[in-house]
Amino acid sequence: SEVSQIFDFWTNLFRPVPRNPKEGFVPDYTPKYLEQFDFIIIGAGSAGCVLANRLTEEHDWKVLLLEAGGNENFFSDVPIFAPFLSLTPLNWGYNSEPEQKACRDLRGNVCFMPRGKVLGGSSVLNFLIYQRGHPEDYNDWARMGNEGWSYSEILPYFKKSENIQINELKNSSYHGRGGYLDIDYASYSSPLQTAFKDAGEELGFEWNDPNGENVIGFSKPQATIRKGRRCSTSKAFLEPVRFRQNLKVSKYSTVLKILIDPYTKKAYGVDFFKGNKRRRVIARREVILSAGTIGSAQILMLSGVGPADHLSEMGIKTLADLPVGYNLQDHVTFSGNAFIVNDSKLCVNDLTAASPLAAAAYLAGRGPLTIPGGATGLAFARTSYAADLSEGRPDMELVMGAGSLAGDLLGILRSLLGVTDKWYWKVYGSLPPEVRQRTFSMNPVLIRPRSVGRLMLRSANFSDHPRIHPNYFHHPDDLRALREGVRLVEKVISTKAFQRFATRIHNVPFPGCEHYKFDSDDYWECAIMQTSITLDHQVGTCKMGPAGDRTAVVSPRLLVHGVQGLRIADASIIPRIPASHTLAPVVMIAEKAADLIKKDWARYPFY
Ligand SMILES: Cc1cc2nc3c(=O)[nH]c(=O)nc-3n(C[C@H](O)[C@H](O)[C@H](O)COP(=O)(O)OP(=O)(O)OC[C@H]3O[C@@H](n4cnc5c(N)ncnc54)[C@H](O)[C@@H]3O)c2cc1C
Repeated sequence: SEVSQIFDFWTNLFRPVPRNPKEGFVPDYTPKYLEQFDFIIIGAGSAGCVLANRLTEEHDWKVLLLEAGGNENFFSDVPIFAPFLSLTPLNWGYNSEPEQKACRDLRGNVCFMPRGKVLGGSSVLNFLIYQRGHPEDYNDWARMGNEGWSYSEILPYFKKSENIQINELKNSSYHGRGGYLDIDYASYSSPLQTAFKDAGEELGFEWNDPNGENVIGFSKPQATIRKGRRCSTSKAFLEPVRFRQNLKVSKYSTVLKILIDPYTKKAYGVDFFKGNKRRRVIARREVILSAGTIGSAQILMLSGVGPADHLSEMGIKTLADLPVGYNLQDHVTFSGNAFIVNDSKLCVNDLTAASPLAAAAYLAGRGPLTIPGGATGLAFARTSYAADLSEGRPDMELVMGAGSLAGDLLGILRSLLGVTDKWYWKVYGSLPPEVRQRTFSMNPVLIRPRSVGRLMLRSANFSDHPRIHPNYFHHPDDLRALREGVRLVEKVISTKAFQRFATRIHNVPFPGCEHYKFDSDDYWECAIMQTSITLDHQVGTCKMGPAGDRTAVVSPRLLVHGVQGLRIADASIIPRIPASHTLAPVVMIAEKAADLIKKDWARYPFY
């Protein structure tokens, strides 16, 4: 713990003096052996920070929040640096098992799966995009038997968490004011944004608020940004309440297992590791698992809750036989292409981002460094594979990046994506560095995937990362739909709006796909399988479903089936991935979870 205190000191020093009095350094607390709490929350990530705030609104509830990581820092605050963070110890560093149809040309033939190991969790590593999905995504959840989760029932929770800063949306009935989470546009608008808007209109799409009435359309990304800096859930929900007497936060605390009584099947405590010591704490009311899609499934299985056959294979005694780890879903994107324009001022690549001018503008909350993860435009559309979805529901997203992989002179994007240097030089090496600086990207994202994966333990030892099989493109329609996404990008690029800048695709074929004719359907399918990467939206390993649903792990009240005193609230409970980025849904889930917990315990004030 001495080391962690020194680390705390340094990270605090490098953070600018908070301009908002609600922000500030979260003190670390080390619980005593067998210390009792009403609630123990595992994981101070996107969901965990929301829960810690909402549960400690009840003054007589004593809450412990356990987090394996430490603090955010100066760099994690800078929106455009998001890709760089996955290369730091703020990332758990998970990899998939080698995939058959994806990530073929990446390092070791595996897909990187970054996850936040820090207060705020993946909301600190993510690309800041705030997107909720289509109302029917949630009505689907309700139709699967999840009472209370239809769109009209969850919209109030999206709004409750939100503090919308975008003027034209402040009076929208879809947005909330006065919540903890600031949502804003980056104050910087890339000149390409106008072309993107015009291109959308040329193709018959409206420029809209995709979190409002219609999802389909073109838009500027809404983002978790506060005055040009990242607004993680830690900054939004945890820091303002860090001095509440009934909240204790234990950092650098890695949970090993949840203690469950084998006879009563009641969760009563947690074992964790901190400062080289194994420690134990006791929960009087509930243990709440918010360790994310990978962490929650792993901890649950290590605690004896999971598929009996798999647990016995790992030498773990089964306390509840549940399908933990199945139903893994994710969004995959094709990010290898680069588009060349005739003016470098249109794009933001390494050299622009690293300039002193950009740094100076950032300190005033402005400039290109405030672009969320480099994304400057979003579009939601339908491919011919969306025929089974009702009108207005998209199955394809386009994310326009202010820069591209070609412009990655420093190698940061390459490292994030896992693209090898050999691949990079073969594809982009023929372009002079000056041309590489005037490139941008437009990546199609498969937002209604049909393929489903599975997460399994590697061993009964917590420090062994789980085996993750995302199974991207296992369903053949997924590959075809993403190929249509590439065609949609081509249409956007061919509009007058983009042709004003003589926009053209860089047409050196990807290694391994040279034998196909460039731009043929076969070529794109090959290229997609070579360099497709995850958008890091993994969900679903502890699926929510009613009693009697044999594929479900938690009930619609988020209680683990067959176990008492154990709830899960994070991305892992999502039964079907929404057609959107996943942070906003996770914050909504945590807001609703806190209300469910308050309602359930209102009947037992003295437990
Ligand atoms: C690189 C990246 C880019 C992304 N971009 C976007 C985006 O632009 N927009 C968007 O909406 N979504 C994005 N996402 C996805 C989104 O951020 C996640 O879906 C969401 O944050 C998940 O929230 P969670 O609470 O389920 O898990 P997390 O936020 O990951 O929280 C889990 C927490 O539990 C802790 N934990 C895990 N295991 C243990 C243990 N054993 N002991 C103690 N603590 C533990 C972790 O350290 C972490 O803090 C991105 C994600 C990544 C990684």
